Amino acid sequence: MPVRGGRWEGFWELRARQLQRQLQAKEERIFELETENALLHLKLAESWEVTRRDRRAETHALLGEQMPQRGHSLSALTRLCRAAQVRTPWGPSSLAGGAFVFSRESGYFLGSCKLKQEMEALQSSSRGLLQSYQEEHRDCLSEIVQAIQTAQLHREALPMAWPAEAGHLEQSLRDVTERWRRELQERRRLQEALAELKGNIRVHCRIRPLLPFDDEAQEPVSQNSSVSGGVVHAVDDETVLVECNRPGHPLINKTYTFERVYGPAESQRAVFEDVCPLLTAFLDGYNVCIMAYGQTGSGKSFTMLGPHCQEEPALLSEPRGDTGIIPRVAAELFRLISEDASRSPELDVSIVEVYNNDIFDLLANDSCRVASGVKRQVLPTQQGRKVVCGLTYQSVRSAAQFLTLVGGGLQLRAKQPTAVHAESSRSHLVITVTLATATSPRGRSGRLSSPALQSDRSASTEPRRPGSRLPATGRRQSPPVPPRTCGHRLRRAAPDPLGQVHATLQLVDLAGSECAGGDAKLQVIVCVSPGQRHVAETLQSLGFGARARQVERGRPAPRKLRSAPFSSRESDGVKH
Ligand SMILES: Nc1ncnc2c1ncn2[C@@H]1O[C@H](COP(=O)(O)OP(=O)(O)OP(=O)(O)O)[C@@H](O)[C@H]1O
Repeated sequence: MPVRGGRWEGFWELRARQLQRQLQAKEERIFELETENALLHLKLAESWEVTRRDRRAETHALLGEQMPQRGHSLSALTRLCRAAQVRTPWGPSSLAGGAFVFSRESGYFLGSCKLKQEMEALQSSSRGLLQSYQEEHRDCLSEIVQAIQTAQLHREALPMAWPAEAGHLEQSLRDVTERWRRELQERRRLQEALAELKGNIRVHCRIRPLLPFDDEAQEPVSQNSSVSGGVVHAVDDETVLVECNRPGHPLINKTYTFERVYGPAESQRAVFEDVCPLLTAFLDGYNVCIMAYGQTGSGKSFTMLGPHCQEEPALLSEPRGDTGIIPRVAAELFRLISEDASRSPELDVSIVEVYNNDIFDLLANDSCRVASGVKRQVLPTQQGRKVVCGLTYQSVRSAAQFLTLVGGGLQLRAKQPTAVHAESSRSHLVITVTLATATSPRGRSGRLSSPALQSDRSASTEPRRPGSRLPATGRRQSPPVPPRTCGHRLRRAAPDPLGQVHATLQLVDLAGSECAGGDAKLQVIVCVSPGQRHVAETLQSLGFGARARQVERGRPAPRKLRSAPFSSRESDGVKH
């Protein structure tokens, strides 16, 4: 058995192909047996018909042979009877005595002895005929009965053999399918392990369903608009096919492979289930980034947040069918935390919008203490990194709190109808959750904002970015822990280096390259539209995803709590 990465892949692909061939052979065998069964039924019906016809012909022939003899016997008998009725001059007693009889036809007197012999001969001949007729009839009947019995046996034997064979085939089909499924799982696990070792970016691809607006700008291909435009297909759960052979369009036939491909019918839940393990990694201290990438209208916001409502995406702390990744992450994070009391981490949230190359802090209040999306500066640090200065962090203790913050931030996010859809978000949204394990109540109280924070708040009087919505007044009132800002975090008293971890989780909608530079576990969900109209952008997005998969960044490491207060905040900021 192969022992290393590349050979594993080849081996499992070969094995999967073998199993598929076996599966096909079994299916062909079932088909052959069914055909054979149908032919046997036909033959049976034919032989019935032939037997019936033969027997009828034989009987007719027999009767035809016997008729003249019977006629002959009857006329002889008639003659005899008439002769017997003739009265002799010596009276009837002479007949009774058996001496002579007079034959009217012949006009002669016949000797009684001869007549008796003739009669006996006739009687015995007719008895013989009757007997042979009966025997023939009996033989014929028994042959017919035998033929019927044989046919019945055939009929009974066939269905008895067929279900047994079909059952056997079904069982082996089930076995093969199960083996194939297990091997597929194993292959995926090995691929995951390989990606983990190499530090590859995991790239998933999601093809959204065709929607009414997909056909708006399309030339009419068919009357039925719901099936007119699909050129992007999920071949299986790892392969995307872009296939276009329409007249007037360039010929395209390209496949792309990703860690996971979601077809148009796949649910939000299925997408989230593949994200879920990253949350455990985050709580274990790994930096994690989950981002949606793709052209406008391809389903990034739907994937990350859920469907658009009147004002904002539905952000419910109890996930529903269409709920996107971010609300599900909120619910799952706090569920995991509640399951393990020993962890009791502290979570802070920042929400940043990148719009026209400007950065807006969507949790900051302006000078009137109204949340309005305050512009922030990006500054280089001594270590050569860039951080967003003055960014607001809000402590959260429940999914509901988290989602209230996200909902508020989304209200400030720039939106503008595009040629594709009316609810297009025109900016990058980066939600960062920072995790630090709690040490003690004293440790926690030590995290309250410093006097420097106040000066930082005064820095939030910068202008709102153009295009933002009206401020949502009363959006946040006296948060449980006052917001903290980068560069002003208090040093913790003697953190326990064994138990404490410090990590960030970034959830990014409409991402560019903001998050692909660090040692995080990265999951990119490439969203694509299935329509012909978007095929150029789709190819571009799939190409981006394929290239991202090739990036090897080394194995990500869990983060230990750092003692230097400023450097720890650096990793929390949005990098450019
Ligand atoms: N998987 C899906 N199932 C059903 N509807 C979807 C799906 N993906 C996207 N949509 C719908 O398609 C439309 C566009 O999706 P969405 O707003 O998520 O696109 P986007 O990529 O975020 O666009 P933009 O970049 O312009 O904001 C929305 O009406 C959304 O509800």
